[in-house]
Order: sequence, then structure tokens, then C-alpha cells
Amino acid sequence: MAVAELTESEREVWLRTLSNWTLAREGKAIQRNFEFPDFNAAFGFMTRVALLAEKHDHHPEWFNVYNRVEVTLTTHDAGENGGLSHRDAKMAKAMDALAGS
Ligand SMILES: C[C@H](O)[C@H](O)[C@H]1CNC2=NC(N)=NC(=O)C2=N1
Repeated sequence: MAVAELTESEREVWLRTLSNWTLAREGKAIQRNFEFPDFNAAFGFMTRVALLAEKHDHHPEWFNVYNRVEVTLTTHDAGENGGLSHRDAKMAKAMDALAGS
């Protein structure tokens, strides 16, 4: 089902509130690298995010090594070939909150 892609001005506004995230894939995705004290903390974070992602039917692309979790958020159903939607903004904020930053 199609999801509305954020307009450029909407994107500007919420990127300012998501200061730890950067635009990627020519504006079609956002990325953030999280770092935790150890693997347990990183995997605990991923577990909490996974439950939330399933609940909202919005899933991160991510890569984990030990205490690092590299995250990319995008919405496949937004725009022509995927793009950013409010679902990415919501998930990014939730991940920041779960990581305590
Ligand atoms: C069919 C199902 O609702 C879709 O594939 C959902 C699942 N999770 C998703 N996650 C993300 N990040 N983007 C999507 O567009 C998306 N779509």
C-alpha cells in the first residue's frame, strides 16, 4: 500500500529534530550508528526495536558487530522507488528514545 513521501520542507523540519541521523541514498533514507557498552546492550536494544518494528509494521535495515548497530530507515512504498515517510521519522525517534539519546 502506498505511503506518502515526505515533502522537502517536511524533511527539513524533522531532520533538524533528528540531529543524530543523516540523509542517505540520495534523500531516500536516513542512517544512524548506535554504540553501546557491549554486545548485551546492543542486542537488548535490537530486541526492543524489533518488537516495536513488528507492532508498527516498519522494519529497520541494520548491521550489528559487537557493540555497534548501524541503522538505515526507508519506506519501500513511498515515492517511485522508495523514500522517506513519517513512518521513518517515528521509528527514528523511537530508536533514539530506546537508546537513551
Ligand atoms: C507488506 C508490509 O506491510 C510492508 O512490506 C512493510 C513492512 N515493513 C516495512 N519496513 C520498512 N522500513 N519500510 C517499508 O516500506 C515496510 N513495508
